[in-house]
Amino acid sequence: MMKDIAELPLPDAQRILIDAARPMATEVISTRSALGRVLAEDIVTPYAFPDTPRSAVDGYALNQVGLSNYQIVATLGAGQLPEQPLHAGQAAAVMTGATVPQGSIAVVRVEDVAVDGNLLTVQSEVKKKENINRIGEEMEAGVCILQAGTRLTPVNFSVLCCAGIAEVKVHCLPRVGILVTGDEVLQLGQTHKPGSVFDSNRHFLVSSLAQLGIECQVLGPVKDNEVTIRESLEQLSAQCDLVITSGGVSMGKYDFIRPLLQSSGYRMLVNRTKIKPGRPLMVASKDDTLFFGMPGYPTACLVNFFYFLLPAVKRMMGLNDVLPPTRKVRLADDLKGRKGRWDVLRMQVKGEPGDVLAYRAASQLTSHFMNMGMCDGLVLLGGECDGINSGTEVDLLDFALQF
Ligand SMILES: Nc1nc2c(c(=O)[nH]1)N[C@H]1C(S)=C(S)[C@@H](COP(=O)(O)OP(=O)(O)OC[C@H]3O[C@@H](n4cnc5c(N)ncnc54)[C@H](O)[C@@H]3O)O[C@H]1N2
Ligand code: MOO
Repeated sequence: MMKDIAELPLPDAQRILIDAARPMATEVISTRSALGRVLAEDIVTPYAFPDTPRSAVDGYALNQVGLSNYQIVATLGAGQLPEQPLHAGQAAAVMTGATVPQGSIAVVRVEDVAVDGNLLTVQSEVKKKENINRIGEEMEAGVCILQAGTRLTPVNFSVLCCAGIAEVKVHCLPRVGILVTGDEVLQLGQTHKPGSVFDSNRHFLVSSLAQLGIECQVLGPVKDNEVTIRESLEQLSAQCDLVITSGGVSMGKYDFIRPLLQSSGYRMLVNRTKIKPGRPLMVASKDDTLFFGMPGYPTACLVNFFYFLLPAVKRMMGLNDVLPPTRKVRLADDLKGRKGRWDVLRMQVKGEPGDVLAYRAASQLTSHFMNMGMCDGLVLLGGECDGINSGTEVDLLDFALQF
């Protein structure tokens, strides 16, 4: 039987979890399938950009400036390599992105010339180096363009593609198992029964993790039966890097998760936190599997997800920045909390960029969840804080910034 650990302050619990959630092993995969994955290596430019001197416009590369007439000796499209250098008085028609011939000193735009057969007349002043992108102008070879620990978004993914990098070393995605518990928990589509609840935690967790590219194996809802829960946990632990349960972590007669883990050789990392909602969260580890016991109340599950589970998952994925991102908002209402506790309040945000006001949702009860649908994020009142006055600027954990 394991020793009970006291309720932890939020920052302590976060630190323990981030330490315990080790980054997954790495694999080399095709860049084509790497969108959303986290780089396990720095990416450097394989050659200089550009690797040949290129024209920035559709125009004429000139061997010297200051003449009014030139002889056109070649026409070059992008991708074509010039066969001959330009000599005095010569010009080459070049398209945007084309490699300019050796000896080119500037490119004049088609709009600024007149052409008669092979005779080019320049009608504007041309400056040396104008409209030529020199070799290595953007970047030399071997320069870091993306750092290890970066998640590949469409923007930086396309940078990788631009550099022609066809394979990348990334962290493997964690295999995640979810066990939903509760006699009263119905699956979506079943007929409502008085006294029952529909399973929302499963869908919240599965859809949230899907935003990170993670597919979950889900068991349940299973009955609050010790044998069934033990067998389901064993099955998931054998196959997963991360096991998440929903429900059954408080003090009731049917709350089997905590005693079950305590008697099954799990190492307790967090056994309750000083957070409201979400206090009964328990986190444990066994071999290489991390275990999160989430409270059944959807609000408590959501809060624990954003402050604890998501940072741990991000760390397993290999991300550098794992704590919840926030943005500044101004409070429209007074907020109250209790000293010694980390109170999490759900907020609705309105207003223009630059003057965003955050309104406290009327109900903050853990047992209420429906108003979350109209909320935009969470505000945290730290351990020593028992309230914040309206008008104060605070950090909002904006749901939209988390994935
Ligand atoms: N005597 C005590 N009672 C409670 C304590 C305590 O310390 N002493 N802690 C309270 C706190 S805080 C919380 S939070 C809840 C957590 O309870 P459990 O994790 O054991 O969750 P359940 O009892 O299984 O369910 C609570 C509530 O949520 C509904 N539920 C469960 N699963 C789902 C689901 N998948 N989707 C939607 N809703 C779900 C369930 O029907 C219950 O209504 O305990 C307090 N009690
Ligand atoms: O900590 Mo529980 O989630 O308050 O109700």
